Amino acid sequence: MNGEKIIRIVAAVIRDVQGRVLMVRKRGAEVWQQPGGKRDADDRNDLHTLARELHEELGCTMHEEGARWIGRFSAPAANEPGHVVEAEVYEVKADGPFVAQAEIEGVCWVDPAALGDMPIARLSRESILPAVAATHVATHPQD
Ligand SMILES: Nc1nc2c([nH]c(=O)n2[C@H]2C[C@H](O)[C@@H](COP(=O)(O)OP(=O)(O)OP(=O)(O)O)O2)c(=O)[nH]1
Repeated sequence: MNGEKIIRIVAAVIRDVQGRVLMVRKRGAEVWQQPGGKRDADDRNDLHTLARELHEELGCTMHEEGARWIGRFSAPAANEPGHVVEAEVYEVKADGPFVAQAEIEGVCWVDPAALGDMPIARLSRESILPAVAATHVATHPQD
């Protein structure tokens, strides 16, 4: 082992009808990343963590039904040098509006297949968004 500390989080992929993915930027951070965060001792499971974090960060209501586990990914942590982030990632549906609050300063939607040179955390740029870009987008709005 190389002595790096692991930060375990649960992260969300929320897509709009065009397949764009919601990203957030924390106060003081330069890069965009997925909404989500660390588990609390009181959380029942990953989806409970995610629903709590999404409500805190964006004021939205997540639906546990229909959540789809995308995978477990890791990368150097965006905001904590010397740490590795390990994320359980779920695609979920949530009712907006999505409004930046708490420690979140910005919200945007990105096309996972056309990121350009936007500053995006490595976990998202190298793992999560490529995995999402490879998946089919639902064509029925109510899917
Ligand atoms: N939430 C989230 N964190 C990420 C992503 N990519 C990435 O490198 N990280 C890093 C940023 C932080 O260094 C760490 C997660 O900490 P966090 O600050 O989001 O978690 P949290 O809200 O529960 O933390 P805290 O404020 O209670 O300390 O993982 C990502 O896509 N989503």
